[in-house]
Amino acid sequence: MGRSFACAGRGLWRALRAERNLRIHLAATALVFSLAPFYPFDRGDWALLFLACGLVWGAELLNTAVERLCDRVCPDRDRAIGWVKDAAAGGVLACAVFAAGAGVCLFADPAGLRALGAAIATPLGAGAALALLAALGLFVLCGGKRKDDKTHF
Ligand SMILES: Nc1ncnc2c1ncn2[C@@H]1O[C@H](COP(=O)(O)OP(=O)(O)OP(=O)(O)O)[C@@H](O)[C@H]1O
Repeated sequence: MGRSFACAGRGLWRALRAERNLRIHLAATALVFSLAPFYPFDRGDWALLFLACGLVWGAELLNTAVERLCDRVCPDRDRAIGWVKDAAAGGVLACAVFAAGAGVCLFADPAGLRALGAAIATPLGAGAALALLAALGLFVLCGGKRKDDKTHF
């Protein structure tokens, strides 16, 4: 059991280091959960947030695995491989679009928008928002493995 978790954690870590798209999803998740406390969400809303983020994460990780497997078994251009990769990428897109739809429904709440606006209007709030955005941007752009890192394929 512990070993399975260790393998899964290692896979997650390697994928995060290798795939910028996954780091974008992590940054978006961090942003969503930083904004959420300003909204009057009930338990169902929180559950929806967790589900939507988990759905996109799961789809992106499976897409990454499919891409790596395809590249391993067939390094050359191949019609069938292209089809498989396109379908996997389409799966991520579908999950992301529907998760974004859920996000718009949740975050368009006027009371939450007012609370968020009031927080950002203070110097401390504006500074914290800018610092968060800068940290997430840095993580997405610079959090990947170096080109010469050969610890995984
Ligand atoms: N071996 C191949 N044979 C045919 N088409 C391919 C092949 N490799 C990639 N493609 C085409 O290029 C697209 C992008 O594939 P690639 O493996 O570069 O993914 P990617 O751009 O790294 O995707 P992501 O941004 O999700 O990581 C595929 O969806 C597919 O249409």
